[in-house]
Amino acid sequence: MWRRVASVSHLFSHSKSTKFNQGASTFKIWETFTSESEIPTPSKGSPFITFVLGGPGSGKGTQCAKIVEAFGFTHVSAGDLLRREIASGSAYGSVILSTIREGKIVPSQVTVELIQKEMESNDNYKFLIDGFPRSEENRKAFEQTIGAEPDVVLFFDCPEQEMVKRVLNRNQGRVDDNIDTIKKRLEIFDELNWPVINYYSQRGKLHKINAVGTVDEIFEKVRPIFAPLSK
Ligand SMILES: Nc1ncnc2c1ncn2[C@@H]1O[C@H](COP(=O)(O)OP(=O)(O)OP(=O)(O)O)[C@@H](O)[C@H]1O
Ligand SMILES: Nc1ccn([C@@H]2O[C@H](COP(=O)(O)O)[C@@H](O)[C@H]2O)c(=O)n1
Ligand SMILES: [Mg+2]
Repeated sequence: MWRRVASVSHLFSHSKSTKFNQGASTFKIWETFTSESEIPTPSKGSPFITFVLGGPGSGKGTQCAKIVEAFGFTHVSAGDLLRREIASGSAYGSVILSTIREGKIVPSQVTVELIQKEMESNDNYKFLIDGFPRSEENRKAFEQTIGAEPDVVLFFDCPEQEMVKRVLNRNQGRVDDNIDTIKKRLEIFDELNWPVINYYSQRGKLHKINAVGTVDEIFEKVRPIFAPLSK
């Protein structure tokens, strides 16, 4: 577990300072990341973080399962953590449930705390953080609490009509898989997620993937991004 070695924020603080706090050399590092074919080399001493973005039903969770299998990441789904919190009967459960039903965003402090706990309790150093950050508030809360930026950001770009079709066919009993909530989730995505996508695009970290096609066809677009990593 990360906790046994050192606190996660300590490890992340280190990675943050090497990426942001070294004056002129920092810019050289970022320039090398602007190429869509390059990703930073992971090291077992610090976490390697991939944020996975995309609208509701764009296929984030489906592709995460493939990435886990091929490249040995640990999948941390923000939505799954929130649903687990509801199921556990925690004090936050009812407010999380009503927020999810309304397709809105749970306060960042709650979600970041759940993500942090999940990462701290895991031995792996390669993390796929799925469905996060959903807003600039999410993004800033992660940076402040964890003290790190992602190494890679995937964005599954999918037409709305296709996302709606997939969500309505999902059949997993989710309280938000109904047409009314999907409409709200799409509105929230447009309003709050695009600024995050643009932020990472400007920093040269964004890998935009056309999420139309079969699961395998889409994964063949994802695979080259992580090809430099060994399992
Ligand atoms: N390429 C694809 N073609 C057709 N169906 C797909 C494809 N990828 C995923 N699906 C299906 O679409 C549904 C939504 O996929 P998934 O749960 O991976 O999306 P998601 O982006 O994680 O959505 P959410 O944000 O709502 O959690 C699932 O039923 C999944 O099996
Ligand atoms: N960062 C996040 C992620 C999710 N939520 C809430 O959970 C719902 C389901 O999320 P999925 O990723 O599983 O689709 C989402 O609509 C939000 O209500 C959140 O608040 N913050
Ligand atoms: Mg999902």
